Amino acid sequence: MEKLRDEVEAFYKLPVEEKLRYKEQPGDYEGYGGTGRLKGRLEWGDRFYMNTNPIHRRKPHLLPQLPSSFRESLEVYLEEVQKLAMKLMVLMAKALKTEAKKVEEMMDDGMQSVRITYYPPCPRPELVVGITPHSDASGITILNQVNGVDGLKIVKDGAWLPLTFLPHALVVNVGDILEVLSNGLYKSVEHSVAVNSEKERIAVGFFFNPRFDAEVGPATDIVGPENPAKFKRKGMEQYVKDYFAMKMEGRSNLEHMKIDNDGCRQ
Ligand SMILES: O=C(O)CCC(=O)C(=O)O
Ligand SMILES: [Fe+2]
Repeated sequence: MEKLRDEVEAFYKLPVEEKLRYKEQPGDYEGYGGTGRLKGRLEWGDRFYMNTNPIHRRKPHLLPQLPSSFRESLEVYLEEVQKLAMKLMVLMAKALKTEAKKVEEMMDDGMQSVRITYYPPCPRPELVVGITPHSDASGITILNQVNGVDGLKIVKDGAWLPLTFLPHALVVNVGDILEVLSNGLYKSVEHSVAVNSEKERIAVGFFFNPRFDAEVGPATDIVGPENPAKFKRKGMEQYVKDYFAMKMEGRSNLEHMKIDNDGCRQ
């Protein structure tokens, strides 16, 4: 984890021309991107988002072209964190009393991605956000606050709650897909990041998702007359496409999966 921190720090210190080799291309959502603007508040951070699995979906100009020591430490990290994510998903499936094997199959060699974000210090932090409030579209997300600077905040009981990470701890967020899978039992968490006026912050988020040929929907063995499905079913490929066509905003991205309250299924 220390190696990854050093590599990420070194990457963000590279001259901008170097980083622009990985620039987000128009119409693509992967690559190195700057700040966006939403509802008038500037997002204060440099981000690098890319798909890391399945391997054949890696964009040739992104991960394979990273400086080799960065790429190597990232690959080692990804290898470990995906094992951890699978263990956690299986435990969650058991807790949900759904067939753990099915969940394991659904997540095996699934879509995995990372977002590496560098939040520089901001002299007027109250005027900006680190990242627009959102929930992750993922099954689960494993967040690593690599340089130990806090900033993550979540919505709990309707109010924003700043989090303090224990040193070297990873934070696991429930994403929208786990909410859907659990038919609403686990809620995906709305979160955002506050930036610091003095310290830079670096975070690596790992998003663990089903396979592209899997179906996203409530686990079939937990829904029934007693527990009617609250969400639609959609192929993972379509789910991802629909997600990236939307703007990031709170938990609204989950709306497209909801079944209307009148009980009509689409
Ligand atoms: O910087 C963080 O801790 C969170 C970033 C985040 O929410 C994301 O990349 O989806
Ligand atoms: Fe997030």
